[in-house]
Formats: sequence, C-alpha cells, structure tokens
Amino acid sequence: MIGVLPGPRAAASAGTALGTRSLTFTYRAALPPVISDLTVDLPAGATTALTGPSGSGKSTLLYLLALMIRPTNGEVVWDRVPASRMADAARSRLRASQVGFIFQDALLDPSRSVLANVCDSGLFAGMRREDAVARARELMARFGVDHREDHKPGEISGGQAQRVAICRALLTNPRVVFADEPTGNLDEDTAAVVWQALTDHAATGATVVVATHDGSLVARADHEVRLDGSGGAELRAVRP
Ligand SMILES: Nc1ncnc2c1ncn2[C@@H]1O[C@H](COP(=O)(O)OP(=O)(O)OP(=O)(O)O)[C@@H](O)[C@H]1O
Repeated sequence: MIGVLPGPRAAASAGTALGTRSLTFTYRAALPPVISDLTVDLPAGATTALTGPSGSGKSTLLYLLALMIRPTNGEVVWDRVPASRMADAARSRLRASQVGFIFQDALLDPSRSVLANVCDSGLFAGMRREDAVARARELMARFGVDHREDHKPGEISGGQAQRVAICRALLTNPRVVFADEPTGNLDEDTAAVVWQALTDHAATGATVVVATHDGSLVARADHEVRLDGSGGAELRAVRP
C-alpha cells in the first residue's frame, strides 16, 4: 500500500482527481494477482512515470485506471467516486470525455486515414467536426505528421504512427492522459518533443501517467510509481 505526494505543479490544478483504493487485479483466478492491494493517488498537474520490470503490470494498471477493465477487488476512484463500479455506458462516457490513451502499439484503425484516426475520438466526445479537424491539424503539425493526413496507418512508419496516436490522445484536451511506452518507437529528438507535449499538458492541470522503461524519461517526471513485480508498488518524488 502506498501514499500520496503533492505534485510540484499541483497548485495549478483542482487537486488529485484519480487514484486507487486497495486495488487488486487477477487475469485468472488460479494465477497470483498482477496488482495487489494497491492504494495510490496520482497527482493532477504533474507527470508520473510508471515503472517496473517487464510483466510487472504497468499496462494492466493503465487499463484499470482508464476504466477499460474492472478490478477483481478494490476501486479505481475518480473525483472521490468509485468509477470502476460504474455501468459500462457511464465508464465509456467518462473515457470519451476525460481520457486520452496512448497505446504501446499505437492501435490505429487501419481502414481510416490518419486525419480520421485523430479526429474520431473528438467526434465521439461531441466535438464539432470543423473544430476536431482544426485541432487535429494543429497537433499533427506540432508532431510533424501533418503531411501524412490522407495516408492510411499501413502507409506510415512505426514512429509516425506513434505520433499520430499521441495527436489522437491529446485532441480533446483530456483531464487525464495515459501513455504506454509512448516514446518506444521514436528517435531521441522526437521523443523529447513528445515528452515536452506531455509535460505541457500536465502543466494545464491534467494528470499524466506514463508507463516507461526509459530512464531518461523517468528522470524528467515529477513522480515515479514503481511496480515491484509481485503486485506491490512504491511511490517516490523524482523532483522534490
Ligand atoms: N490478457 C491477459 N491474460 C492473462 N495474463 C495476462 C494478460 N495480459 C497480461 N497478462 C499478464 O499480466 C502480467 C502483467 O502484464 P503487463 O502487460 O501489464 O506488464 P507490463 O509491466 O506492462 O510489461 P511490459 O513492460 O513487458 O510491457 C504479465 O505476467 C502478463 O503475462
């Protein structure tokens, strides 16, 4: 069980909005839990690096926090509400309106153009089409993929697909961004642009949680939650 640390930029935020209470998750009853009795508050207005050995449960914890899967025991709490107990439709609405998720393998729709992939999350969240397109083009220019807007995901590189996925996640200016190895496919300069974008987003008051093995990213985060590989975790301030 682990505790709470205030974020350096927490003053800019409305406080901690997201956390877990005695969270336990098991993929199969016969197996030991991947996450075991985890209590943590993830500060708003700050970046938190989620680290730990391969297989320790980083992706699983991101899916739980993003309400994509339900805990075996305990809660994921959003604004003091046990959101993991909400009905599916309510969880979907919360995800669409408040969460940006950058998957480890980008997970773009191969049948849709790059521009459509980026815009769709905004349309689903209720944005007007022209606003979604304008914001998508602004983000794609920032991440250097605007010249690919008419291409299909199968026609762009892995690093470009990762950047498109980042544009998609930031489109609605979500309150919470989860990123699963967002710089894994990127060169150093592009990774720096992505990290800066996530840091800037946290500075607006958002909660940003990044699963990563990249020590240079961890060193630039505000906090680290380290999963120990046996279901537990510890939280530390990277930059007190
Ligand atoms: N759908 C699934 N069914 C059963 N077990 C699973 C499933 N998905 C993941 N696991 C197991 O859960 C554990 C945690 O996996 P997870 O992908 O969350 O780890 P991770 O820390 O993100 O790993 P990596 O750093 O290698 O990406 C692993 O032992 C994995 O084999």
